[in-house]
Formats: sequence, C-alpha cells, structure tokens
Amino acid sequence: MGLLVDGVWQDKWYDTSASGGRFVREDAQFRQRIGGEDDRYPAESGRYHLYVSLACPWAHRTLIVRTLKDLQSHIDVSVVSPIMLENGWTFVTEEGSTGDIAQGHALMHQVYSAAQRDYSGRVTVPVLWDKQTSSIVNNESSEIIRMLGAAFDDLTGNHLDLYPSALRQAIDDWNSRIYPAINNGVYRAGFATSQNAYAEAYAEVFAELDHIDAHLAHHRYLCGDTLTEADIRLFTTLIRFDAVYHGHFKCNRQRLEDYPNISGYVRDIYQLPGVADTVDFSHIKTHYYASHGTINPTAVVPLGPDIDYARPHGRAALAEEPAAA
Ligand SMILES: N[C@@H](CCC(=O)N[C@@H](CS)C(=O)NCC(=O)O)C(=O)O
Repeated sequence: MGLLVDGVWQDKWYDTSASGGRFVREDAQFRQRIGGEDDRYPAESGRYHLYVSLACPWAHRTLIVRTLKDLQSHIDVSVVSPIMLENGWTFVTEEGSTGDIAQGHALMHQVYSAAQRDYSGRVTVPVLWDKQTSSIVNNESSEIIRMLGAAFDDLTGNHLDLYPSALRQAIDDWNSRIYPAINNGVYRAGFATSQNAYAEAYAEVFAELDHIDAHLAHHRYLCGDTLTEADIRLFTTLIRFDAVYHGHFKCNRQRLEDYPNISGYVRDIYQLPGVADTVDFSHIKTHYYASHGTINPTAVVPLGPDIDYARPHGRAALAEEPAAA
C-alpha cells in the first residue's frame, strides 16, 4: 500500500492521525469523458482498456456495466494480483490475474506515471486507459460507469439505460446516501484507528442497511422495477459484505443473509445474465485478508462463509411503483 509523490513510489499506509482515527478517501484525479464535447476521447471499439482488481468494489462496478452493456469485445481488461502490499497493485499472471495486457508493466503505479510522469496521489483501480494517446481517461468508477452506460450505444446496439432521465433524481438521491453510509461506510469502519471513528461508521452502515431493507420490502430495485446504476453501485459492496466486511471490517451487527429483503435483492442482481461471472470470492477474500497487515497481520484467509447466491431470490413477483429514496 502506498502512493506516488512527484512520480516516485512511497510505501505508506493511510494516515488517519489528522482526522481523529477516521479514514478519509482521496478524490480521483483523472476525470475526462469518453464521448465528451471536446471529442478528445471518441467512443471507438478496441481503443480503451480497463485496469481492475476483481477484489475491489469500485472496479467491480465497471466490470458489471461492461457486461450488461455488451462491451466485452470493445473494451479489454487487465486484472491485477489480489494481493496489494509494499508495491501497491501489481501484475501477475496466475489464478484469474491477467498481467498488464495493454502495456506489459509489472506494477500499477507505472500505469499512472506513464500517463503523467510527475503524478502525485494514490494509485487506485479502476483505471480507464486510452491506448491511442497513452493517457488515463478517468479513474473514478462512478464516472466510468456513466460513460460505459451510454457512450458506446451506437457501436453495440445495446440501449439498456442504467440512468434514465425519469429516474435521475431518485438515482442521485440514492447514490448520495449510499456512497457515504455503505460503499465508503464499510471502509470507514474497517480502516478506523480509533474506537469512536469505528463506532460512528458502524452505526451509519447499519442505519442505512435497515432503511434499504425496509424499502426493498415493497420495491424490487432501489428505484422501483427498473434496475439502475444505483443498484450496481450498492451491489458491489453488498456481495462482499458477509465474506469480508462482516468479519475483516468489523461490520458485525448482523450478516446481510439475515436481512429479509436485502438477502434476496443481492441474489436477484447476482443472477442477472453475466453478473455472477464478474464475482470472484477468491480474489475478494485473498485481497482484504492478505493485504491489510495492520488489520490482519497473520494474513490467514477465512474459509467461510458458504453462501449459495444462485438459490432462488423470489423477488420477481414484487408489484412495483417508482420509488424515491
Ligand atoms: N473513487 C475511486 C476509489 C477507487 C479505490 O479506492 N480503489 C481501491 C481498491 S478497492 C484502491 O485502488 N486503493 C489503493 C489505494 O488507496 O492506495 C473510485 O470509485 O473509482
């Protein structure tokens, strides 16, 4: 775990000393768009590349949207090693990791310095890379999924709309409560270095899960009967919850399996065509338990839990009306 300072790698764990033990996530720095008005990055088949970790919930969002939007043959993917230690994310070619198939680097931070020689900041995945200009288009998952969700529609003929105009307000509302409380909330609990910071995050995680569970009693998806990007953004945290966040990040008031509605909702999304293939519990568990030496110094990876996400979800029959957050 570390970061680049003026293009030079430094091995450093997150510094929580200035924030009362609270983990504060840094903003992503590359924020360009495919299909933007300046036409710098036009939507073209084979031009763009995704760097992902199968362990990472943020990167996982991009893989799901790539699948749902039939982009597999248009955007190829490099998968990093699940283990992230003193060199940060690295490239290996074993057990589901592909190596860097776009540029042949050994280390993910070389992708960042290839884009910007004096880059200072964290070296995160996902990264959307442009092979033509050797630049990073974007390294913020919420923006990458927006682009993949619309920019390539003419190329693929896939017009599935994960951010439909009629639901945008509701989607934005859900995103703005779910990001702090759930997506980042589990990290704030897990990376907290004081009891108070942990307790604060824990309370927020479960208050929001309770709210979502009550909502899902009457609605198949967050915004009614239409699957949207808000569901994808929530799902990638939920699918990791019982395997990792419950134990490793101490979010252990209850498992998601014990929520009457969330448990079926997770299976519903898991069972959408192609989604199960994007979920790799081996990378997920290995990453968290074997990479965070400050939390789990033995790096022993737990064998459980044993949950069958392919069993019936029973949610198709829910009568729906559009729903706000
Ligand atoms: N805002 C980013 C966050 C991405 C992120 O933090 N990814 C984690 C992996 S789960 C990472 O690469 N962390 C490495 C680090 O912080 O040094 C996004 O949503 O794309």
